[in-house]
Amino acid sequence: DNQQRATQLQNSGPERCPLEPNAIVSDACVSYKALDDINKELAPVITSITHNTDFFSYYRLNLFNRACPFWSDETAMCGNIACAVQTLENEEDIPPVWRAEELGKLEGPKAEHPGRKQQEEHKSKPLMGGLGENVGESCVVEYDDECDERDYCVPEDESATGNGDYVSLLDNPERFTGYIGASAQQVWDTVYRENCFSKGQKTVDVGKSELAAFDLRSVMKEHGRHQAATEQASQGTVDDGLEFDDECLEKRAFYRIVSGMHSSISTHLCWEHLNQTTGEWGPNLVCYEKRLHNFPDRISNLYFNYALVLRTVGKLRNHLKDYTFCSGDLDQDRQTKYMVLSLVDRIAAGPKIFDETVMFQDPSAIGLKEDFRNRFRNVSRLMDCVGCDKCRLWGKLQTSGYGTALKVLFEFDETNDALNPRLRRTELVALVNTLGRISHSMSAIVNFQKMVEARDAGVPFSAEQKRKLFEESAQVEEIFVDADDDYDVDTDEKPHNNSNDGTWSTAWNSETKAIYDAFLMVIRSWISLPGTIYEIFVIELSRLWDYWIGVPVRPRTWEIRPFNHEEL
Ligand SMILES: Cc1cc2nc3c(=O)[nH]c(=O)nc-3n(C[C@H](O)[C@H](O)[C@H](O)COP(=O)(O)OP(=O)(O)OC[C@H]3O[C@@H](n4cnc5c(N)ncnc54)[C@H](O)[C@@H]3O)c2cc1C
Repeated sequence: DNQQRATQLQNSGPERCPLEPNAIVSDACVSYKALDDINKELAPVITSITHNTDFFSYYRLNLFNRACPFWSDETAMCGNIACAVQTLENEEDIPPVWRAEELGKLEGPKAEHPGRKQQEEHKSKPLMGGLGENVGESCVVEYDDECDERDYCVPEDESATGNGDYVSLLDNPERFTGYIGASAQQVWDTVYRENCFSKGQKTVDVGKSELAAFDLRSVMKEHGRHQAATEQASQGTVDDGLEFDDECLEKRAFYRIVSGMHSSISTHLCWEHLNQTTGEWGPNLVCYEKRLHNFPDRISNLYFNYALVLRTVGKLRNHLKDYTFCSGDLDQDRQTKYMVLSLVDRIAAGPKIFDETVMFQDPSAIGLKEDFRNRFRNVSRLMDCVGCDKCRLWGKLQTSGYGTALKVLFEFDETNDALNPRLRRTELVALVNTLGRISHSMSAIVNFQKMVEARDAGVPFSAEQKRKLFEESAQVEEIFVDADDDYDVDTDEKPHNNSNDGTWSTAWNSETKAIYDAFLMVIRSWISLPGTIYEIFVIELSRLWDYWIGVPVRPRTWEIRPFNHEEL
């Protein structure tokens, strides 16, 4: 029975099937090893897209304006930061800057999206400024309420108070925040409740009008039973050692998507964990073993999601060829397009990894698809109940990313792009960043595996080795396209880098540009010097204060170092 199989799986040591490289990921058509190999090749391109382009590193969302639609304000008190903070052990011993409240705060500049009236006024001319730092808004002015019923996640226009803020994803990395306790537990429990498909019973899309009729608290009562059922259902054996109960593929896929997303979040908070003794960020092996290593099904679901999202991005090949990437900087837009097309081309050249055409084929599955979509919308609304800003940001982005993936997989015709619904910028940004999150999680799990193997072999990684691994994983390779390049984005012609063609004029241009950049850099650093000195003074004063009142002194966050070329 399930229980017995689950126990066997838990006890079968390092050979546990999902971590066996050549096993096939169930419900996908590819092995774990093949996905790891694909990820090794694609990860630098994906990271470069998400880290080096304005288009993909700023995200617009309604982070603060929406109330949690599922439980009352009173209950939501348990969903706010203060509640989670209380549950953190020895909170009082931790310097304020390390507390959950601080760790969960958003960083960096934010800018509001122009309202509809402004959008109308400026529809024909590009807007200037207002989008974080150095980000134009020429192409991001879009009508959010032009969503259609094919969407799998919540259209941003549901908010009565505008179209949200722009947030820098680079300034707010997904990592440990200390958000734990009743609030986080309640959100996850409710997410898994949405997986409770039952015959003849449909989930309503909890839109504004239906809210009153849909009382999730009554559903919550069944939570304990469901939790046991979903865990059992995910621990059995098929091709990769995981067998699911007699569920149809669609229902199983729903569970795997949310569980895989949960795994990715857990991986990030374990990989970039705060060592509260040293104040350093880095991998926490105990956290990984407790949340992932001992649950092969969770790792398998992450790989399943990689196959699904990668197939989605590959499916957008024709759509993206005609896509206009506008950040307000033409050179950067060309680079963005080049990188994105290079990614989709590589995916297309790879093996078939996921076959969405086998889903929702049965005539009886028409209702199931609607049910599936409504449940997914409810999961995305649940993200408004997350009581930590940073966690909500990444939770919303990823549910939107998976929602977009499902829309593209099940509503897009790859061969006739004219029939496809328009992909909004926020959808594309969410999709590609979600792929980036999964890809990064897979690389982190490979590294965690190395640590586990070394530890089991009696030669555990030293702190220095862990730090090195962590730093290497944070490096972003820049895939460069020269600004003067006459890359034709419309013909998808591969750009050539002029700085390497060896001509005298190119060398001259490149040297002149380097001198000009260096000059600007010096001037900028002179201008910012008084501010920098003041900042150092405040930091050192705070550290002195910590020392004086007897709490652990917070780490020094500034350094004097020689000039770095990349800063140009
Ligand atoms: C949307 C969202 C985003 C979050 N983002 C962050 C973040 O960025 N940083 C941060 O530090 N914390 C974040 N959190 C909190 C974090 O996910 C955990 O809830 C918290 O660390 C408490 O962990 P836990 O050990 O109690 O188990 P949880 O991770 O809360 O899991 C609850 C239960 O779900 C089951 N479960 C766990 N993982 C899986 C899985 N992969 N598949 C199926 N079932 C599973 C287990 O039964 C577990 O007991 C987020 C929470 C939510 C809801």
